[in-house]
Amino acid sequence: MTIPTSSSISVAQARVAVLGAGKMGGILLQAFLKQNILRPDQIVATVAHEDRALALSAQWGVEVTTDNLAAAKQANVILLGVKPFQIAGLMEEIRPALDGTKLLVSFAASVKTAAIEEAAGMALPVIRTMPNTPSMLGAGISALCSGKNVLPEHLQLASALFEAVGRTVVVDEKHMDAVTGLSASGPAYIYIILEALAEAGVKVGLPRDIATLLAAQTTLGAAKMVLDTGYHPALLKDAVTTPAGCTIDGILELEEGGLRVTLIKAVMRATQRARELAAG
Ligand SMILES: NC(=O)C1=CN([C@@H]2O[C@H](COP(=O)(O)OP(=O)(O)OC[C@H]3O[C@@H](n4cnc5c(N)ncnc54)[C@H](O)[C@@H]3O)[C@@H](O)[C@H]2O)C=CC1
Ligand SMILES: O=C(O)[C@@H]1CCC=N1
Repeated sequence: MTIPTSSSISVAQARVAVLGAGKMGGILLQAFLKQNILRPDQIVATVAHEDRALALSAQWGVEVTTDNLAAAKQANVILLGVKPFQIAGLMEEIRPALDGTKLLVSFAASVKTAAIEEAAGMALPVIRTMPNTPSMLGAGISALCSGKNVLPEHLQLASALFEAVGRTVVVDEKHMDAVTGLSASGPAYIYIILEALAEAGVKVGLPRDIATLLAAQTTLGAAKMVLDTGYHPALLKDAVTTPAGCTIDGILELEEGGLRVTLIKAVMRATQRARELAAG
């Protein structure tokens, strides 16, 4: 079967292999299907174990295998979704399927486009992305950056896939580890904040389900205010904070507790770790 090369295809003609369809790959794959960006016959996925492949194939309604090489052979867009330290081994496995026309899109943290190009042993387009788990609901954000052989058409194709699961930003590759520490790890920080706010609600007497709803919808609403109004968060905070009111007392506690410094340090630490991950 001849398959169109990645620089000449539209999303409708893409044959996508998701190699390493774990938590993030599975979320992307299911979101591509749910958002009708890809049909089931356009997707093949791989996982490490045969029994899991069978179960996921039945669950997702797409071909799932443990054979990375066979999956890569039938695809013109290959998503690399294994753990960062496994990328080199995966590239070794699929190298015979690569011919310089296939588009590689890695969403592994830490691994540079140059490392993937080198492992491929040929000039081929490599795009690095960093999505996050809210992609499951079409509410993700993915940053994309291009390797040296990427044409505008390749970036357009990859952007179209990731726009289907949320917003996208194109960044210089030097920012990818910072993106990882902020928006890819970020949902975990927000869940902790949400959980803590809900606990706080319980402490001041609210039923847990109501406290969780209040915390989650408040987080969603505040984020939407920042995104939709374009106002600086400080301005929006000031509008909540009545002089001598109650909010300023809450803010005093947050500042004393060092919330800002803690969050800054969290992103710094995660970014630092993202710089190291590819080494294993
Ligand atoms: N979980 C997240 O929120 C995000 C994860 N990532 C990146 O996604 C990648 C995967 O992370 P997770 O999905 O969290 O981990 P995971 O462990 O859920 O997924 C890894 C998948 O790779 C499969 N796998 C392992 N060896 C394989 C092999 N040789 N051939 C085929 N499949 C193989 C496993 O079966 C598993 O399904 C990582 O590189 C991570 O940096 C990127 C952004 C966000
Ligand atoms: O924790 C991790 O390493 C992955 C990458 C960013 C989010 N999860």
